[in-house]
Amino acid sequence: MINVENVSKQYGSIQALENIDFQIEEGTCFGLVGPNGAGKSTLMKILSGILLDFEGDIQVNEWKVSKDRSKIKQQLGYIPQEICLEETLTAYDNLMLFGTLYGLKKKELHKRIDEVLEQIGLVHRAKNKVVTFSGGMKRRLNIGCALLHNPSIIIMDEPTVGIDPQSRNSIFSIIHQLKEAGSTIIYSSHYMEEVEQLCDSIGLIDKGELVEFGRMEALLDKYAKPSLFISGQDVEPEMLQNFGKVEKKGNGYLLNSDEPLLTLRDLVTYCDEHNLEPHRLELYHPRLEDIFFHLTGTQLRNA
Ligand SMILES: Nc1ncnc2c1ncn2[C@@H]1O[C@H](COP(=O)(O)OP(=O)(O)OP(=O)(O)O)[C@@H](O)[C@H]1O
Repeated sequence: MINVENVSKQYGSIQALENIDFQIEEGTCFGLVGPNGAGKSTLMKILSGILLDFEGDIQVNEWKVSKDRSKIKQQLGYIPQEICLEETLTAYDNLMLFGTLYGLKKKELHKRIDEVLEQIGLVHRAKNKVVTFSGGMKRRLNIGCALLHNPSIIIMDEPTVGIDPQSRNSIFSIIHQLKEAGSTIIYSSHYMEEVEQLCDSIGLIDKGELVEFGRMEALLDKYAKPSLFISGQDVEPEMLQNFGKVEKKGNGYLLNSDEPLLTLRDLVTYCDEHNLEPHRLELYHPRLEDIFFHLTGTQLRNA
């Protein structure tokens, strides 16, 4: 169990984090979601023991970050947002370098490097210099470097930023493997779809404050009431107002009603009677993105 207790962080006059409290259960994947500048990296650096100057405390199992940092560090693998590799060395030699820093002995180190290369799908490029790698391959190697000492908690700060879909899928499969092996994963992103797909629980962060946190299904149950989506050339908001609260969404309108199925039936009748032919008329199940907007008024994609 990881317990984040009342964590705040200020950079000069900037309040990067304010009174953050949440818990992460062992063996689960926790997603920290928020727009650029929300405070994700700052929180990830505090969790990983890199940033020490903060208020509050973090407890990992029986240890507190404030007192037992070295014990906690042995359990942690931190994958920073910035790629941190020596480009003039081969993938193998980069792994050697990081493994040595983690204090792995020669025999164990070679064994772990072989296992990690397999895990990140880079066995065939082990002897190539990193400078010849694509962005996605560098990201995978960056992840591999943090896994050598077999950490039970893995912290990933936006590991899929700026990479191609194939490398993204490959990173997802690494995360699935880690989950299956029982690791606890803390994953930050501003891509809601990724977090919905990967994480068991989430924290939504905006302007340094945790606006909501909990298990994914519980949050979707709490906020994600279905509504109706309707679009079409001759669909005007005025004609929808009698059916519920109307909201513009993309090229159509969302219609919030307490009884979406009944409203759907009434709308079909209305369209028939008025010779309207909507392009789309369907039930709409809100996503995490909509919940974030509902709670903060901020659209993540545009943030
Ligand atoms: N070293 C620093 N010195 C001063 N201000 C900082 C520093 N690092 C971060 N900040 C500020 O703290 C706030 C939170 O930044 P942080 O990098 O934690 O956000 P983030 O959610 O990770 O953003 P991004 O998704 O862009 O990486 C921002 O206002 C940022 O400008």
